[in-house]
Amino acid sequence: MSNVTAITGFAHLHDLPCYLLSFGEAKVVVSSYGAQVLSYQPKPDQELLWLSPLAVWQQQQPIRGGVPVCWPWFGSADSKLNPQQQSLPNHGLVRTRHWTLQQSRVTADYSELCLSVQVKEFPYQAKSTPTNKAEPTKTTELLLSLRLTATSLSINLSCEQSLLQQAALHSYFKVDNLAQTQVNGIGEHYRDKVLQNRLVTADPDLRFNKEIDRIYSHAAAELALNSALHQVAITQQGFDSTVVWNPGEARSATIADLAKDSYQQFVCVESARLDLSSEAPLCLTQFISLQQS
Ligand SMILES: O=P(O)(O)OC[C@H]1O[C@H](O)[C@H](O)[C@@H](O)[C@@H]1O
Repeated sequence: MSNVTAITGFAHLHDLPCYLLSFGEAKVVVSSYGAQVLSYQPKPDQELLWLSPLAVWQQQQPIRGGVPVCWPWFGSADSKLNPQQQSLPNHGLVRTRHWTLQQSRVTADYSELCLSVQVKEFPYQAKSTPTNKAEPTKTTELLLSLRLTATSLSINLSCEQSLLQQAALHSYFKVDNLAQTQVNGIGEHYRDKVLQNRLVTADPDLRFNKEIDRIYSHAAAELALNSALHQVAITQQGFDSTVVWNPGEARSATIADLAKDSYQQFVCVESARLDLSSEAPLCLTQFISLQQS
């Protein structure tokens, strides 16, 4: 039996083209729109990810929830990536693109699949003109590979091309009671986006009692997300920053695809590469595994 099935629709997104990846009892659903993982259940009825009941798709609207792929920039594009100050979408170009299934396989230890997208229209790549000898804009391939074992999911985003690029795996984790939720071991120093990027030092165990939008540039590779619902281990590779986001009540009310109390049901722990000082190829991974429920 194949370990990958093409399905149409997930949750209330009835017409969304998706793939179901399975390994034993473990299941993952990934949308081909945005290559966005929408659901990860290591066991039946044990959902680790959160999808907004008000999420929509199509018409350049990214899906709110799951694991959005941010690339080749994170947030609003840095001026290095947007030299002409164009109006560009938040979090890059690929959340609203249709990706293609490139390969899948199953072994005794895991199932995996790989989706790809080709991107040409970078706002910051030189185009050749009669006076400018730069190479014509090349097509760049971005790959998202998922490997599902009996106990973990690994999500890998890669681009072999040397290129100025930022990236993030912007995971929305499902939690039960925000007041009892913590991210442990993340580190003490962060830039606070709520306080105009001020550098802040705080308790290494992060709690959620207000709007949180933080960039930890020296985060540990191994984090623990503890909530009343479960304990999840998050391990990161190829990252230089970890972003933690929860909009809190007031900010949440300004976001159309979040219901009134939705902010109480998720926290985002995002493995990111944000440094723009090198053009190294990209290989960014987030491993997710349920420790206890
Ligand atoms: O609304 P989105 O474009 O999906 O962005 C949602 C959030 O993503 C990240 O966590 C950023 O740090 C936040 O500043 C942003 O609000």
